[in-house]
Parts: sequence; C-alpha cells; structure tokens
Amino acid sequence: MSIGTLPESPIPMLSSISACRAWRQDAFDQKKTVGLVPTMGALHDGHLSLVRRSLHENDLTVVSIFVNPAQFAPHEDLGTYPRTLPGDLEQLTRQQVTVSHDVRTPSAVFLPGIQDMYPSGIHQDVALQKGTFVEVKGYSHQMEGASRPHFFRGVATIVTKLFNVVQPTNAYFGQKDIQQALLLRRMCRDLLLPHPDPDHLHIIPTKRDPLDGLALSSRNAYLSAEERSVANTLYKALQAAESEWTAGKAKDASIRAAEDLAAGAVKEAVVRGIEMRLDYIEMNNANTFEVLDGQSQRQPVGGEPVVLSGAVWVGKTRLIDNIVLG
Ligand SMILES: Nc1ncnc2c1ncn2[C@@H]1O[C@H](COP(=O)(O)OP(=O)(O)OP(=O)(O)O)[C@@H](O)[C@H]1O
Ligand SMILES: CC(C)(CO)[C@@H](O)C(=O)[O-]
Ligand code: BAL
Repeated sequence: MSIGTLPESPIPMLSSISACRAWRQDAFDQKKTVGLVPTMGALHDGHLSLVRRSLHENDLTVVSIFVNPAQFAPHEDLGTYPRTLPGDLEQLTRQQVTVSHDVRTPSAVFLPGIQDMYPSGIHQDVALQKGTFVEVKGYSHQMEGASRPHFFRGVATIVTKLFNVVQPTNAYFGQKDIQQALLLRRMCRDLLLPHPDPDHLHIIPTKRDPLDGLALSSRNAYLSAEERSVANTLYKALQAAESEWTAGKAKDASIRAAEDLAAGAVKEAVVRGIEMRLDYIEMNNANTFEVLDGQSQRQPVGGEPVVLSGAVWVGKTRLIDNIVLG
C-alpha cells in the first residue's frame, strides 16, 4: 500500500514494503553494503550528520521517514508532529560525500504507510493494541521510560520492522536519544538479528546549535522565539552537573548543582512570561540503565560509563538531552 502523492525528488522513493524489499535484493545481488538512517522526518543537521556518516561507511544509504504512532501515548503530539517531506527531500538531495573518487548521495528514501508497518492495525492505547510487539524488558522503564512508559515498546517494535525490511549492514542512531540507541543495540543482540548485528548499530554524537549548545531536535520547531531563547537551560544544567562530577563531587551534589541552575533559569523565564519546568535530571549506569546511588562518585579508572540525562518542558514542548560521563 502506498502513502499517496509524493513530491518530486531525484532520490528514488520507496513507498511500499515490496519496493523496499526489491531495492534491497538488488543491493544484495550487487554485494553492496547498505546503511540505514531511521527517522521520523522534519530533518535537521543532526539527522544529516547520521546520513553523512552512513554515506562514508556504506556503498548505499537509505533514509526511512515514518512517524510511528506506537511510540506516542494518546495524550502526546502525534497529530502535530512536524511533517515536512518536500523540505526533507531537498535537504537529502544536497548531501554528498566522496569516498576514494566515488561520489555518494542518499540512494533511496523509504516512506512506508501506516498499514504497511502495522498490518494488524495500530492503536495508540497499549491496552487496546492487537498483534505483535517487541519489548526490551528491564531496560524500558528508567530515564525516558519513566516519563514515557509506552515509548520504548513502540520504538523497539517499529525499528525491528524497519530492520526486517531493509536488512541494513549498518544502522545509525543519534546520541541525543541515548537510551533508545543503547536499548536497540541490546535488542539486536537479544533477538540475534543479523541485519544489523549489534556491533553495526552506530551511535553518532549529538549535533548542537553552535551558538548556545541546544541539541538539534525536530521538536525545536514547536518553540516560539521567546521559548527558544531559554531552551538551552537543560544543556547548561547538565554541564553544571558534569563539572561537579568531574571535580569529584558525589551524584546527589552534582544533580543538585544542575537543579539549582535550572531553578534559577525557570524563575527568570517566568518573569519574562515563559513557562518552563524541569521534568527530571538523573544519572544512570549506561549498561543497566539503573539509577546511580546518591553517594556514587566518578571512578577515574575502570568505572562503568554513566549517562547524565534529563528532560525539560518549555511551554508545551518537551526537550531531552544527555552527556555521557566516562
Ligand atoms: N541533534 C542530533 N544529533 C544527532 N542525532 C540526532 C539529533 N537529533 C536527533 N537525532 C537522531 O536522529 C534519529 C531520528 O530522530 P527523530 O526523527 O526522532 O528526530 P528528533 O530530532 O530526535 O525528533 P524529536 O524532536 O521527536 O526528538 C534518531 O536516531 C535521533 O537520535
Ligand atoms: C528510531 C525512530 C525513527 C523510531 O521511530 C525514532 O524513535 C527516532 O526518530 O528517534
Ligand atoms: N527522537 C525520539 C522520537 C520521539 O520522541 O518520539
């Protein structure tokens, strides 16, 4: 089933599962490596950095654009999520890298429809869902999963389907959504997926606004100019915690430094008529996702990596960010 009229683009558009499978079979036949960059569209330079990395590392690169209903709770922003396909295609057309005289551009855009991806149908309310879903148990309820309990089930399910159709040699995810990327790597391992194998699921550093450090995100498009001016509060708060932690302070003290910075910024924002609220800032073990004990301190040698992450509401927009420590 196709998704309707598509804009013109020099990049081939695969709008059905069968077209994508046929494209992939050609690549297998020609022994070409394939990189997959899964997205929900509304592309920005963060996405494009993943695309460029894939272009460097693969003969062919396919970008999927699919706004996945299953990862949005009924009260979330599925209806208003930015959909900017013509602009997305234009940006993709401009991506080009040269690898040993081989000029590479994105090879295809995969644009499945909802019926394609959910043949049994899809309800946003988990209690009403029917059909087959993928859950990464024990790793989906912490950090982002604490605020969005439905989220990782929806992500793991759709990414399994994308992997089953595209069978990528390599897949690319952003560090901005660090828990998502680590959880998906675990999923590849647990499900013994050959395409990609866990070592070929790559996590690419977060692209930020060079002026104020705000992590690029499709949802930044929701921000008014006033809201945008305070949106880097979360990153500044995370940096405050990072510098306390690096100086040898315990987790509780480090998080307090972040919360104090955020509280000051929230007060100033309120005076300017901007609504802002910290959702959470936490430190978790990067392997188990479990919350660190309050007295934990940085281990200069041999310590396990720690994810310092958080979320902030700026007006009606929820933004996330993280820094990996160690
Ligand atoms: N600033 C960024 N730097 C690097 N990768 C990013 C960045 N933002 C998003 N990505 C990655 O791009 C992929 C697609 O993400 P998605 O389409 O959800 O965009 P997004 O900007 O994260 O959107 P949202 O605002 O919904 O969180 C994900 O792997 C995500 O981690
Ligand atoms: C991985 C993903 C494309 C699955 O819908 C989405 O969660 C995203 O864009 O980060
Ligand atoms: N990049 C994460 C997608 C989401 O928030 O739904």
